[in-house]
Amino acid sequence: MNRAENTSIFGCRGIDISFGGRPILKQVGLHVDNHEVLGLVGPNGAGKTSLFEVLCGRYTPSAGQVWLGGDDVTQLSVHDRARKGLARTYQSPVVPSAMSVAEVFRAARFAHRPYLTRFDAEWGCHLAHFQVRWDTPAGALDTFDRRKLLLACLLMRKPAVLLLDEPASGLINSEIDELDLVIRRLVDEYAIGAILIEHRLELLSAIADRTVVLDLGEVIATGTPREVFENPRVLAAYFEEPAHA
Ligand SMILES: Nc1ncnc2c1ncn2[C@@H]1O[C@H](COP(=O)(O)OP(=O)(O)OP(=O)(O)O)[C@@H](O)[C@H]1O
Repeated sequence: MNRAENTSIFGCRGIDISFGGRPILKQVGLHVDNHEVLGLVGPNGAGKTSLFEVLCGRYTPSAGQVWLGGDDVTQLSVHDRARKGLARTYQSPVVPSAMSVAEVFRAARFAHRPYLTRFDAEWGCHLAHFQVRWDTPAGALDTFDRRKLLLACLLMRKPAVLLLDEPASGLINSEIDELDLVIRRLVDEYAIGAILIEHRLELLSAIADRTVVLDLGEVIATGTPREVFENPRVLAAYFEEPAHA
């Protein structure tokens, strides 16, 4: 473990994964600290979501390690990683449409051991800025409130690390600004580490402390958003046609 890995709360190193013999991630490593937002960017098909699947335990890498809070969690299931403080959101905010908000919170509370209280759910709402009446059908919520509801369900578990897969997708600018505030506050005040996938470089400068750029399954740059956006390799990955096109 190098020094940065040693002090970080969560990360991975040397991750390889292939599908149908095709390498999708090649020796990928990253880490995030408490109080830090790490942006994970890259063009379509770069491997960002596949990396999240490895980090949360849904995909098993053929090589490499994932650690959380100093422990090697590479062999742990999704549930065991969640129990140790890893929380993940998905690109599409899918909610159980037939349930009311109150029923969603109830299900989320009783899915946790020990059971969470109504106070925990209210705390999650507070942190996620979710201000909708609890008798509202979840299916009637707009995209932003769906995202906030799902985030509130995660936050009531008091996670140590958040993996957010394109949280700004489908939101208008004012909603993205509010979401950035929510994430920033969680990271600054509650010592959470967050890794956030976003393929729009410009959105990351507002929120990310540090950025990792993936292209064709490899890390091609790391640094502040400004540093990576000026990196010729990153510009080429985003704006140049592939040589075989
Ligand atoms: N389960 C799978 N089986 C086969 N190929 C897969 C699977 N999941 C992902 N891939 C392939 O892996 C590559 C990386 O996909 P991935 O979704 O991780 O990229 P991404 O950076 O998240 O892309 P996007 O920004 O478009 O969501 C793509 O070529 C994709 O087709």
